[in-house]
Amino acid sequence: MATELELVDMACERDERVLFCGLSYRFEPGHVVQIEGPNGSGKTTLLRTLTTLSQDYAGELLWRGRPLSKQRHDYLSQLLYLGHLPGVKKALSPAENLRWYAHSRGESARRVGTALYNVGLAGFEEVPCFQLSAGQQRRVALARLYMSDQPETWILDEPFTAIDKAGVGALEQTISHQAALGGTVILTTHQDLHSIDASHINLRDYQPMEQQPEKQQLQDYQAPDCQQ
Ligand SMILES: Nc1ncnc2c1ncn2[C@@H]1O[C@H](COP(=O)(O)OP(=O)(O)OP(=O)(O)O)[C@@H](O)[C@H]1O
Repeated sequence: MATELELVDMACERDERVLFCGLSYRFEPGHVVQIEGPNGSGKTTLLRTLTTLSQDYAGELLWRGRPLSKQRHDYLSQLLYLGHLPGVKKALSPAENLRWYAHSRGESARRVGTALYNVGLAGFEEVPCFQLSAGQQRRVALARLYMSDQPETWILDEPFTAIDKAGVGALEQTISHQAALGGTVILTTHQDLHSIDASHINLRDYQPMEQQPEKQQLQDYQAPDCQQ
């Protein structure tokens, strides 16, 4: 299969501070990639860049071998992005939210019931979302992962937030299933992944040298003279 998404020498800065630079990476179909790094290292910034929500970067972003900016519509039509916030309309019910989501993508709403069942929201389909707990609202957002069985690009920012243990296990399975379908899953999480076979990008490795205290120390380190 061809490389789906590719970063070439990417750099991002915010408030005149370089978050990461020199980042080149090929996201291959069928792979799960976990973006790692300490708080504030730029994980969300990178994910937003991959969704095209942020276009403030240097370097190249390619999709299927061509500049992504020239095929944004096709790219976005197969992209599923879950950001930090649930992105759920609270006045609507879970079923209405999912029907709206399907409609906005020009897709069928026939999987709405199954999707809500899969995230443990059977019985809550028609309850307004403002009456649901934080974890249940997060589950409404996660139900989008069950609306299609096509290979897609999934970009998931902290998808396990507010999800209980059983939900985390089910979500890990869903992510692995999408990879098995030939999709590409790129995610951030501060938790360990238990059952997902993921590759890793650690943004700490792409910080400018002056922001890497331990590397700087290593560079400045003088080996002791051992020839006595
Ligand atoms: N719109 C913005 N304007 C200015 N600075 C921003 C903006 N968005 C992010 N930043 C800054 O960029 C840096 C990286 O933020 P980002 O949210 O990408 O980090 P992160 O690695 O996802 O952090 P966390 O693990 O805490 O979620 C932070 O220092 C943040 O203050």
